[in-house]
Amino acid sequence: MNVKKIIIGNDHGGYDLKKVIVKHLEQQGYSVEDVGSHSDAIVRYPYYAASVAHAVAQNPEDNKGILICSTGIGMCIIANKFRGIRAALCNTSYQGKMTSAHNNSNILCLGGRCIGAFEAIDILDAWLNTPYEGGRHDISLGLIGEAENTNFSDEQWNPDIPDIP
Ligand SMILES: O=C(CO)[C@H](O)[C@H](O)COP(=O)(O)O
Repeated sequence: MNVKKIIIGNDHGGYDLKKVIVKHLEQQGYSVEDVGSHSDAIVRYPYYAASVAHAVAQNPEDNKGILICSTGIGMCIIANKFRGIRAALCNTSYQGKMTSAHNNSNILCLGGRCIGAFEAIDILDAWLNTPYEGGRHDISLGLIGEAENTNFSDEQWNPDIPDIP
């Protein structure tokens, strides 16, 4: 287990699945930080995605992230706007395995209204238990880094999550 902490965030569409995922991670011995949301009340997913992405980007050696909304798509869009983040939306355990092996993804995005709890756990376990292969994939990750350097400013958006959406 190389990852020291898993930071997890969700909106109302991901709240139920988040509870299942947190329980599973804790049973596996992972240290989990839950940035919310903490109920199924309607919230705006970009705040939670930004909070997790910022924390993972600050310490990518030790931290990984999980983001869950209804589809996983909006969370993934926001997370990938942070320098150093490689967020992957996965709907199959094959994708979970391959995005670790080839993309060295550091945030897993899941759709709480797209997949069931058992599928989600299979995807999560495949993602966490598959090592990055390196080799030829380092070339692609280098190119992703070049795209970030070309297109991103050094200012990173890290909004505080408001009490009211
Ligand atoms: O999946 C999502 C973003 O990609 C959100 O969970 C979804 O947009 C929320 O929609 P609603 O407010 O209708 O529940």
